[in-house]
Amino acid sequence: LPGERRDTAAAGVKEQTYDYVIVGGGLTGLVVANRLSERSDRTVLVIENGYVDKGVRTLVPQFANSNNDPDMYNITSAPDANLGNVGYKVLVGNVVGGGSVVNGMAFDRASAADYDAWESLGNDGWGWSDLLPYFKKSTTFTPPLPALVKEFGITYDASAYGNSGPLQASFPNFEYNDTKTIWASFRAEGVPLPKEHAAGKAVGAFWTTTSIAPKTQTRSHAGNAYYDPAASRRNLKLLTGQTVNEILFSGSRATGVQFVSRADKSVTKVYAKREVILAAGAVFTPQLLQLSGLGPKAVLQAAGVKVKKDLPGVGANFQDHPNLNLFFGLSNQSFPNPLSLSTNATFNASAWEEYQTKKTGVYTYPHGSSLAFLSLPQITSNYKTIVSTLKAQKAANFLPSIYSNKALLKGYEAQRAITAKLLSGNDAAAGEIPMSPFGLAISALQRPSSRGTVYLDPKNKYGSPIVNYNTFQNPVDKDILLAMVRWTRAHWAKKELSVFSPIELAPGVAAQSDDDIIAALVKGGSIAPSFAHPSGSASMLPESSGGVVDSDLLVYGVDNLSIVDASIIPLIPATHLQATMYAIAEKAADLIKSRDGY
Ligand SMILES: Cc1cc2nc3c(=O)[nH]c(=O)nc-3n(C[C@H](O)[C@H](O)[C@H](O)COP(=O)(O)OP(=O)(O)OC[C@H]3O[C@@H](n4cnc5c(N)ncnc54)[C@H](O)[C@@H]3O)c2cc1C
Repeated sequence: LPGERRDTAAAGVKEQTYDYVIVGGGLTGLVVANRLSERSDRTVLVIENGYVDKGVRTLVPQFANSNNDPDMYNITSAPDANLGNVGYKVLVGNVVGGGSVVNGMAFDRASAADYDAWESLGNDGWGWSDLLPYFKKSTTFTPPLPALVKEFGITYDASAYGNSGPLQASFPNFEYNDTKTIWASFRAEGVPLPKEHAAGKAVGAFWTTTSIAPKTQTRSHAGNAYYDPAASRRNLKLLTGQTVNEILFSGSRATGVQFVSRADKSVTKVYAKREVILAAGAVFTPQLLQLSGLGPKAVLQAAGVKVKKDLPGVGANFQDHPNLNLFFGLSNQSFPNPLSLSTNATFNASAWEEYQTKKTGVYTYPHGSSLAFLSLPQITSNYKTIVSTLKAQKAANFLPSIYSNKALLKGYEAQRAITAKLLSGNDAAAGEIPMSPFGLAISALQRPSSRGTVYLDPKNKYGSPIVNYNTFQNPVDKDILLAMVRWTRAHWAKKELSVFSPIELAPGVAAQSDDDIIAALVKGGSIAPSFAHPSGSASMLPESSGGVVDSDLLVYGVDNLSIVDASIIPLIPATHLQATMYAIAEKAADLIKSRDGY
């Protein structure tokens, strides 16, 4: 599995015209590139900032347990006022395939209600029943090994998935023995146990797929699933190591882009006959729009960019899943457990040998296939008070200053009404608690009411954008996460887990008040604003609600410019994002093809 890092020269494309120019060869960019180039009379150019990497770090599932820093951007967020006033790592892939190459490989979906929310915010054609065919189109499902099904009671329903899509949705050829005990503890909680979460109700404890190619037990990602099979098409070209820094216009029509080589700083322009398609992700798409004169007037002017269209939604509505870790020291763990690789060199060597020769064992295992996504009533009996607090708030008091804009505030209030409704019932999840087979107990908030921003750095507009997560600007978010801490503590006190004699090490039992818990987590580095799910920063919403693209994914106020990446998500769903991004990109490709008469 040799590593491969290379530049591609831009000279051959200089001043050339393609039918479609796609900015960003990450997850969504490569899906759209594959689908648009299916038509041989359409030319497609993809421009990616990162390089190709087919190295072992990208392929072996076990390595998905730690950050692959060389294939990621090196950006720190603005200091987060409520999280110790320090900056946090902004988690974004910078490689051909983008996040799909560096992510944790969890491959799950949110509940139908999460996607129906998008439709009810004013986006016709974006509800669950519209997206389901695209979830299926993108995947090929392979069930787990029969022996694992039998031993661990893994459940699934293959009919929720596709059987001929490019991306492989499957299971590792391994489970840790202690997973059984963890499952017993969740069963004892009385939470729902859906046979298949991907069928529209992802609430409770359930088994999920992983983006793993079953035969080779290697990562399936947008690069090897969507780009490689299409790479020999003569009408598809991928440039790597090139940073797009401006969308070119003729009047209001997007006509192409300008990009800079990372290797020699040479500047090149290329042109798009039909469409410029942005797929640079939720951190860089808003930056590129702003660099091109599309964004909030004050932000553009501060950075010295001429305003083409004042679009206040660009860089606003930024969302992620803030999260924290409790950690319990355990006794009597089975061998192996997730700590064995790092504590036992002999085991590590034999496990690696087993992976290479048989494609089994711990090296096939990324984060595991058991997830719990709980509704707010399942997390706390206090849910009604939390929801009434949210509804009674004067929204603007808990939002960034840009929300003095009436359209943005209106859009936020529509989102808040949906959030309050979903937090009141059991149709969708409020918090994720991945079921790790050891003492790591994560709580990830799924329905944040705070909103972040992504804006040009006025001192260096071409440098990294300023990412403000604004974690806990709305205190309701903190209340829900604290309720999850208390749920987790009660859970680990259950008799089903007493076999491990758990001792809470983080944040530690001394921390009992809300403030003490948060302070201890911040001090211990056990809380973070991002679960690597940046989204929403160029939302698909009506323009009168602060939107940036319409439900055909076309940017308001200009022509021939569309966005297909995670920035279009209007309200972050309760799930890891990648399966949703494959579905969005498949649907985006169909929308673009249909306006091209296909
Ligand atoms: C560390 C990590 C862990 C994750 N874990 C999971 C998980 O376990 N399960 C899950 O479902 N999801 C996970 N995700 C999230 C998922 O991978 C992302 O939601 C998804 O990749 C977003 O797709 P995208 O196309 O919007 O952006 P990306 O995949 O990020 O693609 C954007 C691409 O654009 C390129 N680019 C940016 N700016 C420019 C520019 N100016 N010029 C040229 N190219 C540019 C970038 O290099 C990148 O390749 C994780 C993500 C990360 C980073």
